[in-house]
Amino acid sequence: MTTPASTQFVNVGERTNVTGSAAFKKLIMGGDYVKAVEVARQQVENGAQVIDVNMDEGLLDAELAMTTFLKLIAAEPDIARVPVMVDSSKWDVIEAGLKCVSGKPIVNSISMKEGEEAFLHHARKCRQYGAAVVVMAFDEVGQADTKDRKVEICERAYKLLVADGFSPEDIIFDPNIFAVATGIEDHNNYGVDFIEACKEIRKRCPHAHISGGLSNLSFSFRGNEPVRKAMHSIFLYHAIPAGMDMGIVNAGQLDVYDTIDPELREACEDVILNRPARSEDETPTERLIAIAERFRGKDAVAEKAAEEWRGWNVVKRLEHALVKGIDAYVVDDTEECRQQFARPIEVIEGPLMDGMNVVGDLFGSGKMFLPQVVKSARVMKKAVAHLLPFIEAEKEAGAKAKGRIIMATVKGDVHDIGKNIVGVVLQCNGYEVIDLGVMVPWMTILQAANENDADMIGLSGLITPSLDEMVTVAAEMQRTNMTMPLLIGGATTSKVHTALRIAPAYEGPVVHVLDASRAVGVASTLLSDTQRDEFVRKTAADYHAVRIAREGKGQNDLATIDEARANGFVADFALKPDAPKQPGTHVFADWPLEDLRDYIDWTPFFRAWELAGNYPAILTDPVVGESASSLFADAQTMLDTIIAEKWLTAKGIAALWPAHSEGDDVIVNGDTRLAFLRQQIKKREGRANMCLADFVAPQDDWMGGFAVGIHGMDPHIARFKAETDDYNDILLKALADRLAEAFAERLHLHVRTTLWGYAEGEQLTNEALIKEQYRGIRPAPGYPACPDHSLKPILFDLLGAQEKTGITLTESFAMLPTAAVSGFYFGHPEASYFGVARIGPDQVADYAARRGEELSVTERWLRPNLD
Ligand SMILES: C[S@@+](CC[C@H](N)C(=O)[O-])C[C@H]1O[C@@H](n2cnc3c(N)ncnc32)[C@H](O)[C@@H]1O
Repeated sequence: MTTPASTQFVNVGERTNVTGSAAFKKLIMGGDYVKAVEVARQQVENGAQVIDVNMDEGLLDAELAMTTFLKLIAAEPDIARVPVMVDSSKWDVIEAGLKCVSGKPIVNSISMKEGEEAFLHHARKCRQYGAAVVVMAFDEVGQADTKDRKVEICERAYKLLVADGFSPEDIIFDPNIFAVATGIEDHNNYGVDFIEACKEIRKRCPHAHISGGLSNLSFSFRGNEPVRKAMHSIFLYHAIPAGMDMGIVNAGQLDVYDTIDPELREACEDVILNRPARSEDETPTERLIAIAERFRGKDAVAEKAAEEWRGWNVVKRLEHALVKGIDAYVVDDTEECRQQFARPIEVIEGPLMDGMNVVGDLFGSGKMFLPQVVKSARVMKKAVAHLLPFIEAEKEAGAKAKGRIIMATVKGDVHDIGKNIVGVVLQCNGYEVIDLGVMVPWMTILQAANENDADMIGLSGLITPSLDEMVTVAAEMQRTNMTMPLLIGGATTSKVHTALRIAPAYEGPVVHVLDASRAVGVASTLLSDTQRDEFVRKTAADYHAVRIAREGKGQNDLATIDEARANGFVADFALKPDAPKQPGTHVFADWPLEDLRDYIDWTPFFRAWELAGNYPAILTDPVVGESASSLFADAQTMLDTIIAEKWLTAKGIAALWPAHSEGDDVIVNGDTRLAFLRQQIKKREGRANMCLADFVAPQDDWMGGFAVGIHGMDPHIARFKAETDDYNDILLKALADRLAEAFAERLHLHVRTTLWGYAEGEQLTNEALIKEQYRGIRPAPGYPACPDHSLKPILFDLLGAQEKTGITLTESFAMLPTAAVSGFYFGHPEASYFGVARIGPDQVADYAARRGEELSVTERWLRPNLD
């Protein structure tokens, strides 16, 4: 046998799946069922013998979409001749789908992940509909990765099903195909594990079938279709004789084994079969990666699309690759260019810089957006990496940068998405960026600036304590008589804070940079002989005006703390929720990521990339739609892999404690005092001066706390860094942040409906959750209602968060891992989010006493509320 097509192998078409195909999803989201049916028809025409239909999309009524689509395809004789695989992670959707399928349906999938009882219950339902079932190799412990686990789980499921009367021919196992050649040693045997498991499952489970989704296998080579195609074909060549007889694979996308280039074939086979290295200095994965680039362009479709620009001269080709972010040929083109120029440095200073200037201009004029710029930077870095050894060999000095900028996230802070984006944008525009990373003490920043003869320093931070740390850096720059400009950026920074607190600490130029798109303008002006002085003078005058305006405001709009308390919020405690159904602490060691995916709020994801607009409308926005859609598609692909390969682990903890209020404090668990702050700004008649303690009754009440974190990012970030792949680095961090927020949302839902249980029948769409239409709140320390970050250690102690979820705090109370959320639960129906805003010295002294803290310490943490 040389080709899978000549066997009994059954191809399952995968294009009618909203989670796998962005095009199909767009049609369904847009209600264009006519075109969606055409996708199914094409699948069948292209040789699919079963079609998989999946409508699992958070913003879609999946049941309705599933039944609508299935009814439509049932009416098309040339589609209806192939069986349908009803695919969903939600049982209701599967059941609704089963009711609409006329021929023999297949259910994708059931598993023992929630134990045997639920498994058998679902299997029996499937049997009632005469459906065959895909059984995932997944049990109470998790997804099977090794051969032994795959075999053990499948055999156990088989025995249960057959004993229950299920016919073995109707059982299709999916023993999980995972990605190989990821660079992680533990993954090297995944291909072998699957193939060997097939043999054993066939022996132990007569008449059952074996299936698998192939696209995961070659995930490391995404974007390189020829190599992916070869890997899939070679994998099937080995897995089919071992017993795999079904697969989710694009039938038109398989090669005939014998016709695959022998060198590529051997390299793929070495990786898939985890064979020993052929030479000492290269593992099979490294070898495949090394040769993969050469095969990238050999795909017929890609070649056709490539034809035109590939025919241009090399300088234009480089520009095109930079503008379009295509890295496939950049090394070859850079090399060709190098041979045409007298010195390698000229390639950088000439064609590459010219190309990046085009990128910079397009970005500057709003015709190109950040995600594409970061992709362009990836191409540039690859080209430069190719040239560097030649430059060093000639002992040439590197390209003359426009300027050298030191960048750092300040001590105590761990967030760096924004800083990394700014760094990439500056590099794209010809600046040299020395990035010191996160949690950088002022001394290191000053030293690096002096030793590298930097032109300016850029500081970044996300949490409010970082504002103070920035003031420290400014003061130290002053003390050591530095004169270089200091740039300030990051989510909580502002022009006002920069003017009020940072600029007065340093006599050199201090400039607040609002977002990445302004960074280049500011840097170039500060380095321009002609524009610098004027700009510095104007900025200083501007900040001076801000200070004057503030002084005029004075303190007179504040009530005293006693007045504020007298005007506190009076909650109706007759409405307070009952005692929790499950009080105490609940630990979630590994919340399934596929469940969290449905709870993601995508709008902030686009904001992180400086794309303005709300999801999902942003995907079709006339200006940024194309950029947003492409970014979104990349995010979905990465999320698929994160989930399939278990890159990340969601660990969380929630607890519900007896509590009562004592003035502005809440006493939790009998002995822990949580001190909260009260609004002091004078209110209009009828508006209360709010404090979170107002939502807890003076006796017999409850409150809660939680912390969630997304662990496991570091090795992947390290890999992206090693590949100078800022795009995927930023993408992964942004996705981990999304998952952390989704987890906080999901856990809050679980608390409301189950653990506390005061909102048992709650039915809110994800949109409604995002709009906070639920009952009760989960304010987070460091946010407006409880701006004091230093409540976090008390919360963490109450929860046992560090021991049980591995989340730690820095000296500024930033959480590690960076993708983490923590907060309090208030269940009272009148509880709402508010902002404490500016407070007076009387409350600060009172609060310090309640906290048992030195006034100076309290003042430091509350600084943002004092200015
Ligand atoms: C930061 S957003 C996160 C949710 C958003 N859907 C997302 O995915 O990014 C909203 C959360 O911030 C916190 N928050 C918002 N406003 C707040 C306030 N005024 N006081 C305290 N916490 C607040 C709450 O924990 C709230 O659930």
